[in-house]
Amino acid sequence: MAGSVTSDSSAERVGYITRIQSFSACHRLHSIHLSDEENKKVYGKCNNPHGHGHNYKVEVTVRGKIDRVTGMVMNLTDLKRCIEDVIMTPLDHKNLDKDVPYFASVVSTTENVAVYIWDNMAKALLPNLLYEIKIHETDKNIVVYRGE
Ligand SMILES: Nc1nc2c(c(=O)[nH]1)N=C([C@H](O)[C@H](O)COP(=O)(O)OP(=O)(O)OP(=O)(O)O)CN2
Ligand SMILES: [Zn+2]
Repeated sequence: MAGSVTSDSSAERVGYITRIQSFSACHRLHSIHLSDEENKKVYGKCNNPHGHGHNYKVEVTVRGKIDRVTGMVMNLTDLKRCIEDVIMTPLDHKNLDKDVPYFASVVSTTENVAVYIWDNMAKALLPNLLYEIKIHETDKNIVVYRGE
């Protein structure tokens, strides 16, 4: 019929769902692989010994089949719980470099914060569900990591 919309009811549909979480933390950009002088040169004001803080905003996106029965890729309530465990408990109101053992030897750039969150979120979710971690470090600085 002209103008009608047909759909293959047997086709699998894939959806992307995102939950946004904010957290606050302080850090200092300082690489143990560089001298103090090199650190100052590379990181500038962000190498200030007393650190500085950010209100980070993290977007966690999962990708998967939209289950025919539940209508969900995954239950957002479960995603919320994973985010609490992986992001809020270890990172919120923390000094990333001093409170999070991972960053004792890994410089706490937003790229590396994204990798940290990806690795731990991937362990907390079902296999192959995690699609993307996007972090807004400031309104102007945004990092995307997709596990590559
Ligand atoms: N590749 C990266 N470069 C930089 C990172 C990073 O994580 N990855 N981080 C910083 C600093 O930690 C800091 O976040 C930069 O802050 P700032 O320059 O103040 O941020 P804005 O650009 O948004 O501020 P404006 O001064 O208003 O432009 C540096 N580099
Ligand atoms: Zn910073």
